[in-house]
Amino acid sequence: MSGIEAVGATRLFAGGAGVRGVDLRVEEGRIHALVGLNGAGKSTLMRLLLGMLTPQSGTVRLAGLDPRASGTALGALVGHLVEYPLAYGELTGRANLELGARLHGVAGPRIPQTVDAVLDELGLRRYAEVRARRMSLGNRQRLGLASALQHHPRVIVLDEPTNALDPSGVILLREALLRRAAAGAAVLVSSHHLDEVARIADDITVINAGRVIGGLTPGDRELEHAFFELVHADDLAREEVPA
Ligand SMILES: Nc1ncnc2c1ncn2[C@@H]1O[C@H](COP(=O)(O)OP(=O)(O)OP(=O)(O)O)[C@@H](O)[C@H]1O
Repeated sequence: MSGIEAVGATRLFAGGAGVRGVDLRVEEGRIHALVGLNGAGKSTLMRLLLGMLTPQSGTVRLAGLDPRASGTALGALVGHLVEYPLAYGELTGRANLELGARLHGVAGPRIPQTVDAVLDELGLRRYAEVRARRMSLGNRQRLGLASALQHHPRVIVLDEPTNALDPSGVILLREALLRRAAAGAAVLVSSHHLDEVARIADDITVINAGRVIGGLTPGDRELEHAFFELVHADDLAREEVPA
């Protein structure tokens, strides 16, 4: 399996929250959306997939590799933005991207063209020479996304990537992800915006109380209704049979 895979992935925090027994597959060339209410476990699952957390049981694979055991090999293969966009405040947008490109294994002579291309792709050209700490929240988010996408990774994991983006940022991101998927990347995104998810996703997985409870059809005109039906049915079932 060369995309993204979790099999029985479990990580529970003290108090019982977390994710349990999650099976998830994102094939190459597909955009897969993870949707769920606040606290459902989306970020925890992404952190497990990226090797930022260790599963207590089950396995995760990115591009066929165990993210906890692959060291720097994954840098070139994976792009991610989970939690806050990581940028050095004192460095300009361009310098941050140059550093990111190096960390993601882009060869030195190719770095300038790689950075220029992503500055244009995410509408950041005007901010290339602005220090990150002077950027607006939305432009810092664009910078974090640019850093995650610029090396054209085979695997992309983005936690609520449209956070703080204006409508033009949302469109630029959508186009960038569609291009990456068309070129064969496996893309996993979490989102609260079902209408945005419907525009971009090939597959939608619903997570609730730390478990995968089903999928939605992106073309469904009643997506919101279908989402709440799944969640309410799961909540009711769990009230009857506590975990
Ligand atoms: N380090 C931690 N220690 C204890 N509990 C945690 C920790 N990290 C997350 N949790 C809990 O695990 C559950 C899942 O959190 P997670 O952040 O994965 O949800 P989410 O679906 O991403 O939510 P949101 O949509 O609000 O971002 C929550 O109940 C959260 O409080």
